[in-house]
Amino acid sequence: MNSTFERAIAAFEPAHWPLAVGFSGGADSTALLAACAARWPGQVVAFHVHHGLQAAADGFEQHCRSMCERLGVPLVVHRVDARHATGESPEDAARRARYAAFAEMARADEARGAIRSVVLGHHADDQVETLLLALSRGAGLPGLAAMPAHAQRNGLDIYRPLLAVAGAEVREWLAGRELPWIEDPTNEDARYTRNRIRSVLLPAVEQAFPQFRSTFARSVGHAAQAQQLLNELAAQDLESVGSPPRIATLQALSRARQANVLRHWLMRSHGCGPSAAQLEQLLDQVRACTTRGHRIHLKVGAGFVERRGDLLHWYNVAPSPKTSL
Ligand SMILES: Nc1ncnc2c1ncn2[C@@H]1O[C@H](COP(=O)(O)OP(=O)(O)OP(=O)(O)O)[C@@H](O)[C@H]1O
Repeated sequence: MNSTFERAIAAFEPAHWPLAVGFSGGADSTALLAACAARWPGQVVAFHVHHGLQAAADGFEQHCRSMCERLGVPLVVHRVDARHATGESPEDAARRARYAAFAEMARADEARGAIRSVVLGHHADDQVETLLLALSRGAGLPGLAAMPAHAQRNGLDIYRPLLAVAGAEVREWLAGRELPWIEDPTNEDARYTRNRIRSVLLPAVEQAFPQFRSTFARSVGHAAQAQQLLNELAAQDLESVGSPPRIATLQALSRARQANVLRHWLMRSHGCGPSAAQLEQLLDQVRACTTRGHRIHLKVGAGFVERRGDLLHWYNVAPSPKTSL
């Protein structure tokens, strides 16, 4: 009988060809690359992002090169430097740089035919770690929705076909094929919360709830569905509130709906994710805005939200203090 891993690969149907596999050289993306290359010979490309973050990065690239030669898969390598990103964790900076690099590689590799689909090796354990990490940070619904199996990002379709497959099953499949992989030493580093979740929490959760992968996945699915409804409501509300938002129209909405539409406006129009505290402050200011003279000038994300007449504006640099009210 086919393993869960094989069934997941068999059920995976990307919308566009050729297909790029995000290939770190780790166990999961090695299995994913080998399985995709076997299922769709000649139609798979490997994308490797050289993070330059650790001394071993050159060795990772070299490993990916020899693995791709062995599998007969073309490899595209892109170097990024995520070290200078400020105000975010090293993992978040590396992830952001990685998605931008995928878009660059897809553009640069047009000779092969436009690449619009990238597939990643995240599996069920990664999903549970993401959910627990979100809970540990007090995340709201967007965080609890964890990673989607399919999403669009930077103009690419991003797929995660292994989200229902346990990490151990991926490694089992790989071990049976004598395909080597690299172990990233930072995966063992207990300074990273995600690694502590993996080594300490997951074994305990498994003991308490043996079915946790599928039950947590159901919760993630409920959160994702509810988040989708909130996004749809926010898009509707933004139509009536306007972009930039009109304060009086905002005030006619409930506080929860104001929060939803403002978060949506800041994210969609400016790529700016407000913290919960910043959003609460902004809502207080919107409520207090009953007179023409009430000034709003708040740090939100990497910029500022400011009142200009009847509207709210967002700037990514400090606006001039001579704002007319
Ligand atoms: N440097 C990279 N270059 C290309 N793709 C990457 C890179 N790092 C991660 N990915 C993609 O993102 C997925 C999840 O990343 P994560 O950091 O959890 O994996 P990893 O432990 O580095 O490697 P793996 O998941 O392959 O064991 C990988 O399976 C892979 O598809």
